[in-house]
Amino acid sequence: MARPYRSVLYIPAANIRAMEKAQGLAADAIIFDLEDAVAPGEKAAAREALAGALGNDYGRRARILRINGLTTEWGEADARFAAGLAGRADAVLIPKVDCAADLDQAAALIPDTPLWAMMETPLGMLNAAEIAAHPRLEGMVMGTNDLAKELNSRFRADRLPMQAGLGLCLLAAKAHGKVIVDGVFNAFKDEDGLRAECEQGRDMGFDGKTLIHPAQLAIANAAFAPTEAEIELSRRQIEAFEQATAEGKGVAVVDGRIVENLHVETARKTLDRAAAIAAMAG
Ligand SMILES: CC(C)(COP(=O)(O)OP(=O)(O)OC[C@H]1O[C@@H](n2cnc3c(N)ncnc32)[C@H](O)[C@@H]1OP(=O)(O)O)[C@@H](O)C(=O)NCCC(=O)NCCSC(=O)C[C@H](O)C(=O)O
Ligand SMILES: [Mg+2]
Repeated sequence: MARPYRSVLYIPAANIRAMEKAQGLAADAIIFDLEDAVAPGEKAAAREALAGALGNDYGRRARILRINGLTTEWGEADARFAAGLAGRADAVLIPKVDCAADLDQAAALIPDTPLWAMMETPLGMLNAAEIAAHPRLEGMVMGTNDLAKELNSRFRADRLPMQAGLGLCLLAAKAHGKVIVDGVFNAFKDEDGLRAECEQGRDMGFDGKTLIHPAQLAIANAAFAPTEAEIELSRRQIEAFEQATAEGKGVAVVDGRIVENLHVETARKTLDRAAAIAAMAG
């Protein structure tokens, strides 16, 4: 992972104040939203506000632009806008992607910018593998609100009704080496609820979480970063394995557990992730 995606903050593109504020927020990435966070009558004004805001300095934060779906009345104008940004966005996020052909269509209209896909429809879940395999795709974002609406599922703290969809998308993203971030936690004043959902997402293997409010940033940043204990253990595992290898052994033992080359790969990834996070701060 070249950069971390622990915290991916949605900002309505019509909200000039929030887009300015984001230059100083501890988000790893920003999604400038032209879709659900912008009222139908505000779409053109939001595009204009966003054109101005993309002149701001967002530092190392990834700038992701979410356009409206290409089947909507705003989609094509959004895509033309995205295609004209000349490097001022790092990726364009396509909502409600059902299949790889949806990405072909977006790729033809937006030739030079990496694409990300919102994974939030039942067909998208079933076609996650072909979506993740798309050559222009760099990342996937779970859209758990839309998915819950389509499934007619109920909110549960353990997200049991979401597990099949989350799992399919995770498998697809990991199989094709793509970034994948978890869906939003709507109750933005409920810190304990957010922390629990972040921990669940981290345990499952998500790279980070999409967020809707700055108050959620610190919790996501902490949950998706390697802990000090994980970093320290990774260093000791690498050292012990190198020592074992030098002695002609294929296995080391650290804290009573075996360490093989696959564990060393995980340890190195942990250290790489910690370094990428440190680079964000520096
Ligand atoms: C939820 C909100 C409407 C709350 O806004 P507000 O009442 O203004 O909050 P506060 O007064 O607490 O704000 C405090 C300051 O923080 C700034 N702020 C607020 N939100 C953001 C933000 N997202 N990014 C940056 N800055 C933000 C305010 O401007 C205040 O600043 P200051 O003036 O200096 O005090 C609001 O948070 C909001 O609109 N959130 C984003 C909602 C959104 O983007 N929704 C769409 C994405 S979710 C989705 O679609 C998921 C997916 O598709 C699915 O299907 O699941
Ligand atoms: Mg959605």
